Formats: sequence, structure tokens, C-alpha cells
Amino acid sequence: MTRRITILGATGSIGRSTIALLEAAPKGEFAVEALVAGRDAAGLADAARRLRARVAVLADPAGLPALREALAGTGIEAAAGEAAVTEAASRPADWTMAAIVGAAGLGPTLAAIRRGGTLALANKEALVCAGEIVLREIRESGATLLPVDSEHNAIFQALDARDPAMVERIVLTASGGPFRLASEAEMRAATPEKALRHPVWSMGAKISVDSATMFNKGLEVIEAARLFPVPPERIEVLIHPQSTVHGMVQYADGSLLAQLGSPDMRTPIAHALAWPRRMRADVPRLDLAALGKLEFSAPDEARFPALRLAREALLAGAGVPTILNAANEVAVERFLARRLGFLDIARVVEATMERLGAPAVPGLEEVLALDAAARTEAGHIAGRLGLAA
Ligand SMILES: NC(=O)C1=CN([C@@H]2O[C@H](COP(=O)(O)OP(=O)(O)OC[C@H]3O[C@@H](n4cnc5c(N)ncnc54)[C@H](OP(=O)(O)O)[C@@H]3O)[C@@H](O)[C@H]2O)C=CC1
Ligand SMILES: CC(=O)[C@@H](O)[C@H](O)COP(=O)(O)O
Ligand SMILES: [Mn+2]
Repeated sequence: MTRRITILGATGSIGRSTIALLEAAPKGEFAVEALVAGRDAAGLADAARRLRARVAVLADPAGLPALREALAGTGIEAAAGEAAVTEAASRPADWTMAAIVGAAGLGPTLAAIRRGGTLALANKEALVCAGEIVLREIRESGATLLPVDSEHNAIFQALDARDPAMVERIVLTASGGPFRLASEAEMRAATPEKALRHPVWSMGAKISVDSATMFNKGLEVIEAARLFPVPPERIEVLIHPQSTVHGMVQYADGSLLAQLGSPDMRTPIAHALAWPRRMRADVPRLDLAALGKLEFSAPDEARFPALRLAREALLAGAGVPTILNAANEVAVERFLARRLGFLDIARVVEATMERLGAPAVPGLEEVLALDAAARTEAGHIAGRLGLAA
């Protein structure tokens, strides 16, 4: 039976990998309902034409004329703006890829959850800034949540949920990013170009900078705590520069189960697309003999304070992860605009966390208000630390 697919963040790195899998699948297996992007009208129109989507929606209304023009004569609906994004995410579909970057993905992701079906989640920031709300909405709608983030997808594959008490720890691997071996002076002088040069993965700008600061791994520790029945102290991070082992689960009988694969997001996306079955994905197969050796080491929390800050946020609970995520988004944006130094990213996050404390966030309204307040505060702090625009 044909399954209806919606992609939130269709023009991005994860969106494009998802589209590549859909295009390679046997005809008639999938049909595309909605494609959503931010402002890339040309990229969205191209994807919508290739996949014969029913509707293509941009968050930015300024792009609507260009989108309409590019889709003229195709019969594909074009729309733009926040309400249109929500409407597209709410349309009936069996499977949704949630891959909008940042907390901007929260609203559309929640709309897809409320409509039901399967939610393949790449947008880790949604789970960090509003974890309890996302999980509550999943429970209430009966939607199925499948983790796409490579480490969490690996752990999901290795986790035997039948006996959670027998899980001793879960391990998230980290490449260490472009500054794994850099001195503090090199990190202080890091440019956006250097930070964006990830040693292994090809990804969007924001997550690439997060990998360089290791906020990506910090966000992933919080993401893992939301997804898996494992307490924070049993969620470990292990530096693994080859990014070949993506995640591991240690059991009480001494077994350590790992998922390995080439560093290619089509594998975890294919896993989520076919789950509970499997499908073919044309990714490079691992050649372990050619690889020769796999390295592992403990992370350096002194050079990468992001890991400590994320653990503090996770343990503090309440709105602290929301604050950490929002402040990091602001700081990354300023760093990419060359208005903030690389090492200042963590300073902005830490100072924003200190300023705002741990307010309760019982509902979505409170989360959104705190997210906005943290952005304002982080902007002030970054302004004091950073360079003039
Ligand atoms: N890339 C990867 O390998 C991995 C990514 N992830 C996570 O997946 C998410 C996406 O990452 P990635 O694909 O790399 O990011 P990209 O920057 O490549 O893509 C982001 C996507 O989000 C869209 N977008 C941005 N802002 C909005 C908005 N306000 N409303 C609607 N759409 C918007 C962009 O549209 P436009 O192009 O028009 O701006 C684009 O389609 C992130 O949360 C990331 O952490 C997780 C694991 C791996
Ligand atoms: C592909 C993926 O899941 C990314 O989150 C990746 O893990 C980033 O690399 P780092 O391990 O350097 O953060
Ligand atoms: Mn990851």
C-alpha cells in the first residue's frame, strides 16, 4: 500500500537525504503529501516537482511569489507563512520527517504529532526545548516516535526494551568535530569556515557548528534522556573520530551491543522509513578491513564546556534545557555572522543559564515565552562579549 509522506525541512541536508531515498524506492511505495522549507523557494519547488508533492510550503511569506511561479502549471499547491506550515504539517500523512533546524521546528513538529502517524525525528532541538510536551503529545495522539539522529537511531536499534532494568548504560559516540585536537589558541581564533569543516559528516551549518563546540553532543545527551528509559548518569559520551560506531547499549550480562555503518544519514532515515521492516539504501558499505582500526577516548570537558553545561541543564530540569538551546541558537547565529568568537558561544550559553535560573515550563505557552526571553538575554550577553555588527 502506498504510504503518504510529509517532509518538514525538505530543502536541508536531512530533507535531501530523505528525498534521495524516496526517489530510489520502487514506484508506488511512497506518495508525497507536503514539503515544507524556510525560504529556499527554488530548492523547494524543485523537490516538489520531482516528487509530485501535493503541496509545497515556505515559512517565509516573501518567497511565495517565486514559489508560485516555479510551480505554475504543475497542479502543486503553493503556500507560505506560519499558518500554512501548520496546515501542511497537519494534513493526513502516514510518515513525517521532522527536520526543520532549531526550535523553529517545534510548532510544525507538534502539529504533525497531533495528526498522528509516524514521526521520524531529526529536529533534536524540539525535544531539548520542549521534551515533556513533545512526549505528552506523542502519548495523547498515539503517534509513533522514531529517532533519526544517528546515535539515537543506533541505540534504538540496539536497545532491547523488554527488560529496561538490564540496561546498564547507553553510549553516544562523538566525532570530536574539527577542533578535536586543536589548542585553546586555535579554538579562540576559529573562523566559521573552519568550524563548518566537519571531519566526517556533511550537514547543515547550525549542527556543524554545534559539532565543533560539542553542543551537538550536549543536546544529544538531553535528547537521549528524553527518548530512552535510562537515567542521565548512565548516558555516556565517547569520542570516536571515525564515526563508524554510532551508538551502543551496555547490558547487565556484559554484552555491549553497537550499531555500525558508514557515516551517511540515509541509513538511519531508511531505518525509520521502513520500520519495523527494513529497506534497501544505496549507501557505501563499511569495509572494516580497509578501515583497519577504530579509536575511542574520553571527551575533554575542559576544552568543550558544552558537555558540562548540557548535563547541568538536564539535571536542573524545568526550563533550563529550553534556555540552553535558545542561547546556543543565538550564539551560533552570531558566530556565523562573525559577531562572536568561537569560545564565546559556550560563554553566552553559560551566562544566559546563570541569569535566567530554572523557571517552570508547565505548558507550551511557557516554553515559547522562555525561549523568547532566553534569546533576548543571550543577545544582550553576546552583544557585550562580541564584535559590533
Ligand atoms: N544533517 C544531519 O546529518 C543531521 C541533522 N540533524 C538535525 O536535523 C535538523 C536539520 O538539520 P540539517 O538538515 O542539517 O539542517 P539544514 O540547515 O541543512 O536544513 C534545515 C531545514 O530547515 C528549514 N527551515 C529553517 N528554518 C525554518 C522555519 N522557520 N520554518 C520551516 N523550515 C525551516 C530549511 O529551509 P531553507 O532551506 O528554506 O532555509 C531547511 O529545509 C537539525 O535539527 C539537526 O540538528 C540530526 C542528525 C544529523
Ligand atoms: C550525523 C549525526 O547524527 C550528527 O549529529 C553527528 O553525530 C554530528 O557529529 P558529532 O559526533 O561531531 O557531533
Ligand atoms: Mn547525531
